[in-house]
Amino acid sequence: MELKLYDTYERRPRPFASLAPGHAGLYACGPTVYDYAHIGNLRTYLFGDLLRRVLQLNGYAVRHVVNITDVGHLTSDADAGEDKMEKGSRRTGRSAWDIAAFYTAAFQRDLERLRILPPTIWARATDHIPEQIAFIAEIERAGFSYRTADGIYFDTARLERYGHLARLDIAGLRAGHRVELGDKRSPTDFALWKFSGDERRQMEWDSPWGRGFPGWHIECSAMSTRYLGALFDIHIGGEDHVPVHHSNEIAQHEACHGHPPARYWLHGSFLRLADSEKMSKADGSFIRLETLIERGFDPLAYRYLVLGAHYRSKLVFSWAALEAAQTALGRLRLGFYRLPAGGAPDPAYRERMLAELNDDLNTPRALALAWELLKSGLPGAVQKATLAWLDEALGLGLEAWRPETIAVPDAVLELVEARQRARVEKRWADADALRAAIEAEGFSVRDTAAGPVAAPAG
Ligand SMILES: Nc1ncnc2c1ncn2[C@@H]1O[C@H](COP(=O)(O)OP(=O)(O)OP(=O)(O)O)[C@@H](O)[C@H]1O
Ligand SMILES: [Zn+2]
Repeated sequence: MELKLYDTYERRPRPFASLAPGHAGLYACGPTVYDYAHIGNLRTYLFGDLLRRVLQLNGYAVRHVVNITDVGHLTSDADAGEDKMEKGSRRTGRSAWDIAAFYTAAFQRDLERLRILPPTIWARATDHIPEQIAFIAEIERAGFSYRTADGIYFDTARLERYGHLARLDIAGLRAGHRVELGDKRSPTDFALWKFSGDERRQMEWDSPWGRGFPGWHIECSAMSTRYLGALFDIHIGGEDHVPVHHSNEIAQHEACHGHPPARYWLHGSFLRLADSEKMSKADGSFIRLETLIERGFDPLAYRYLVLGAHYRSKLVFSWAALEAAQTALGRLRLGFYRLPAGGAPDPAYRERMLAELNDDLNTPRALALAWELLKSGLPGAVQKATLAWLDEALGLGLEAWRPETIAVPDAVLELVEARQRARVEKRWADADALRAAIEAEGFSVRDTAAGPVAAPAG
């Protein structure tokens, strides 16, 4: 069955065909590790994980590369402002190297809790400085760069198709540009290498152009080429990468190779908060996965919530929506758990589910089919096997889940029995005292039709 993916470059869904049969190369722009990831960032990595899983379900061996931006991402996309890492260092009082290691580990832990498969290769920008310098030197040799007082810049005017990915209106941008250009020739030109100058930086390197650090876009060009080759299958990221970061990656690549680095470009839509345009690390007020956990949510409830919206449609986060996702996930888990094992997937359902997933990763419709299947009347073992198969794409971990059984200590069970005897014998004062004793042990007792049930209080 044909896999169709919506390609931002061509603005249309296209049948996916890989360069090498049975193999798919996938590059995802990773986080800037100057702070924790917010759940918006995590939506983008859930989208990447879904794409990878669907490729795998279609029989592809996926080589999945994710970079870690630990240098060179400035607070402004216009090459002004300071390095986010140096800023993070000042905020925390720790070195830029320390916070890079700390927030990388925190990010990887978030991915694990969301059951996002680890990439084949993690590529850290600061581990690939020579590759970045070599890439810039190639751009320079091809005649696409110029030098200013503060760095080496890419000359976007040299490329006829600059900004094609974003359908940028270059003439309009140039005419309407009121902001100080500095020494840049055009507002769309961007830094390949920035000089340290008089600034004292924690992260800086020698280069043929002077001591400094790489611009943000060059790392992805250098590392994707190193690990996936000069032309690979799919490049992904959040929708904000279309007009600047990915447009610039493409420009760098075209200067050296005469074509974009990837054959398909996919972009995930942002998660938004009801009352704001976007969720940003930069403004300091954001919701982390940890925030959800502290409020009693299972991280996979967030995964379920994200799967309930198509990756290219807007998703507005609310606590009520997360609550509903947690309830639905709970029902799905329990439904799955109660089904008997030992069956094989139902071919008709499997085909319909794959058709939805292969239709540009339509998870809302695939989830709807999961619920339909549970009411289908098919043998339980067949339902279970079909859901387990689907879950390879959804990644909800249905097979690993077990209902929580909370052990009630014997001493508490004895108090519960004593209270029950007191109630049968209508010794109400004793029963009340025993209830207080149970509560003092940190448990509560509830009287049900099947008898009293003790559970941890709270
Ligand atoms: N609200 C959001 N929803 C979905 N994805 C997002 C959101 N914000 C950022 N992303 C994506 O998260 C990924 C990591 O982004 P990055 O670490 O550079 O942080 P950022 O949140 O964009 O930073 P900042 O808020 O400082 O601009 C990128 O692919 C980006 O497109
Ligand atoms: Zn990138």
